Amino acid sequence: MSYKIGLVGKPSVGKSSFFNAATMNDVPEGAYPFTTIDPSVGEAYVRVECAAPEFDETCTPSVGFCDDGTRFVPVKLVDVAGLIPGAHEGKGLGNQFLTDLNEADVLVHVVDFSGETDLEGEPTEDHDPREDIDFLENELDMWYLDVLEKGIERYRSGYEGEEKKIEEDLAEQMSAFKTNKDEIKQILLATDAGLDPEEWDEKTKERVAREIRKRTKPIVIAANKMDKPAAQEHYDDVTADPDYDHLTFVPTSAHAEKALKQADEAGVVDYQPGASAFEIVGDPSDEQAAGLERIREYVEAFDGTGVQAVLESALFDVMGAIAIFPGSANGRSDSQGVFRDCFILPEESTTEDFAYHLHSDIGDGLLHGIDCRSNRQVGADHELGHRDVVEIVTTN
Ligand SMILES: Nc1nc2c(ncn2[C@@H]2O[C@H](COP(=O)(O)OP(=O)(O)OP(=O)(O)O)[C@@H](O)[C@H]2O)c(=O)[nH]1
Repeated sequence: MSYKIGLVGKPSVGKSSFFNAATMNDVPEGAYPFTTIDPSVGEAYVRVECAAPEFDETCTPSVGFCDDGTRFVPVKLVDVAGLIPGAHEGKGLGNQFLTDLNEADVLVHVVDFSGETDLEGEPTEDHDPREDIDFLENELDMWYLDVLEKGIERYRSGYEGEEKKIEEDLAEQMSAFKTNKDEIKQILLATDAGLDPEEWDEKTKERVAREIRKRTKPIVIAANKMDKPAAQEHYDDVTADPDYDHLTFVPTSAHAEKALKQADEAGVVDYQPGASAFEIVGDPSDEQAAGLERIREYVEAFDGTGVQAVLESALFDVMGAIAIFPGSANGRSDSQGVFRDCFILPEESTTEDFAYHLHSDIGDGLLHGIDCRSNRQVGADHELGHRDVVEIVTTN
């Protein structure tokens, strides 16, 4: 499987700038609401420290690239359009919006922390970013509630006399959310809802829907436009508010990331995406030089523009995903190259999961794995760690 990160946000918060900066694709953008019409899928990258140098090798990546020991591993970034009030009821761009959302493993919610865009994406002053965060969460929760109600209907329409289990009907109804009956049962018990939906009142249903949504559609907030003076105060307020403890916040300046990538492409600076420093190598105009100076101050203060950091936070911190390098215990090269691959696997993946990820035949024929750093054998159910280098030994 390949991970999909969904990018959401109301108009004019900098979603197109973020998408472009992260993918360098050409998506229309502008300071006008609703210039983003179609959902787009682009290739973004997450950084992983390359394992090759530890083995005195130089890697030859089959996908993505490696820059000075930092591997850039591709992930899909889906620009989800149509975040408008009432989206869950299928208004406007709503249905496509929900379909795109369904496919996203994790969401990056781009929020304008400068407070200069209102809920509709129009210019304003001192808008509280919490309104945007609440709006998206409520929108998602209402959608989950609709699906929950359908699951309850399914439970009710089961045959008389047949043993009914609400967690099974809900899991069936919610299969698109990548959940299962065990997880649902756990949530029903943890939220004190119990296992009899006939006893659930509206509040209970809302609580259950919200909890399932939180577990299956985690959100990371890209606190964007942090380069603007008013943003820091909003950031401090929101991150200190205990009502938002369940969310992860990463300060970003999509604007700065895009400017640096463009300057890099034009040969004016040498910039590695995500880095907290860059070097001026070309001959910028006075205006460009002043702009780059402001960006330098920003990236030094915030340890980078945050665009790479928020994608990596979504995948590695929030999803708990791990990067695995397929290795070979007696030399890391094969006929096609050295350390060609770096796979992103779900949290708690085992040697066996990795073998099946490579190919079903490899999974079927798995004997054991070898941890290439220690040269030790690891069993099929051994849990792998981030940046492990693993050889799979099979019967064939
Ligand atoms: N200062 C600052 N401005 C930004 C940043 N990101 C985007 N902007 C500006 O905000 C405005 C809106 O940015 P877009 O990327 O077009 O916003 P969008 O959310 O995609 O909006 P739509 O295309 O209308 O959906 C543009 O003028 C950008 O230059 C940022 O990090 N800092």
